[in-house]
Amino acid sequence: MLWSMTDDIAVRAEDLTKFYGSRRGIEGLDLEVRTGEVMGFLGPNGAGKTTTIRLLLDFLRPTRGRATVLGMDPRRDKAALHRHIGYLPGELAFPGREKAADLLRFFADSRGGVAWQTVAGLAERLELDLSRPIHTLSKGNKQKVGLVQAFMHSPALLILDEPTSGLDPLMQQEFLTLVREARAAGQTVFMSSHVLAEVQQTADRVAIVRDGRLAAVERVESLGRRAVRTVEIHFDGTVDPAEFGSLPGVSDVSVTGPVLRCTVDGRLDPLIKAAARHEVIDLLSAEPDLEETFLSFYYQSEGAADVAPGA
Ligand SMILES: Nc1ncnc2c1ncn2[C@@H]1O[C@H](COP(=O)(O)OP(=O)(O)OP(=O)(O)O)[C@@H](O)[C@H]1O
Repeated sequence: MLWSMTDDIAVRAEDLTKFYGSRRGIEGLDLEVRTGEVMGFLGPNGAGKTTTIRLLLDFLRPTRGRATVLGMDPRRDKAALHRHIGYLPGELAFPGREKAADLLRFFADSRGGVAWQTVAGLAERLELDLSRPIHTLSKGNKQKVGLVQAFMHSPALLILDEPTSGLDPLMQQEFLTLVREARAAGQTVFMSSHVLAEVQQTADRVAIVRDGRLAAVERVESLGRRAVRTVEIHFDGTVDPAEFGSLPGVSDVSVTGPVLRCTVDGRLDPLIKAAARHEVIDLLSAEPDLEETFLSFYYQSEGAADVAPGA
């Protein structure tokens, strides 16, 4: 094998580009996923995440540029490469009426004989009933079948497209534990998501794409520090927006009757202290909004030649 787990880079994209006719899927992607790291691949719907993943696996051919995955050319070494990858597609289409156990046994055999104990153990952790025919399973349970087949052979590289979609919160946590365990075992994980929170819990770094272009590559810690929230404060009377507009981190202040709405980038403290000069009835703070986080990255990286790929 060309690649070993001691090699530094598990995935390298260079000017990776795919156009569907004149429509941009992804353009000019330069990205490195380091061996042993968990990289989140974040972006809103249509940003180019699935296109990128399909290019890495040679399910699509690039219009321009190239990818190297586990030291291999996905096009030339497709079969060898796929043996070392655990892949969860974004859209799962399982054929036939067979039971989950039968399908997973097929996958286990085709991967050189994965011990059934391993498969059963994963299914149990994800609370997947293996005796059910696949076509009777809910979306979330089908997703679990997809996860079991991706993880079962402890692949060097896991490429997961929207892995938590359809999973309930408890199972999302179990999935995140599986990712942490994979990382601890030295496996590399590249997972797409449009949910910032789940990526924040597990990833070392995130790559953010929007409109088919890489907007930023950041360590997760710095992403959290820049989290943007929308805050709504209900007072017992009207307040003057001018009191709030120049506070550090506070922007987009609007006042409608007794309700003040604004956006806060970073700590809430200055806003809370200013609000406390009045009678506060209620305060609502919305979860950091991914789109707003994107926008803050977007504006920060605008004008810069591109984003620091080694962030
Ligand atoms: N087969 C296709 N034919 C034409 N356009 C496509 C095709 N697949 C994707 N696109 C377009 O390419 C762009 C990127 O799509 P892609 O599916 O890669 O985004 P995504 O980030 O994975 O989004 P989602 O989270 O919705 O899956 C979108 O504008 C999409 O409409």
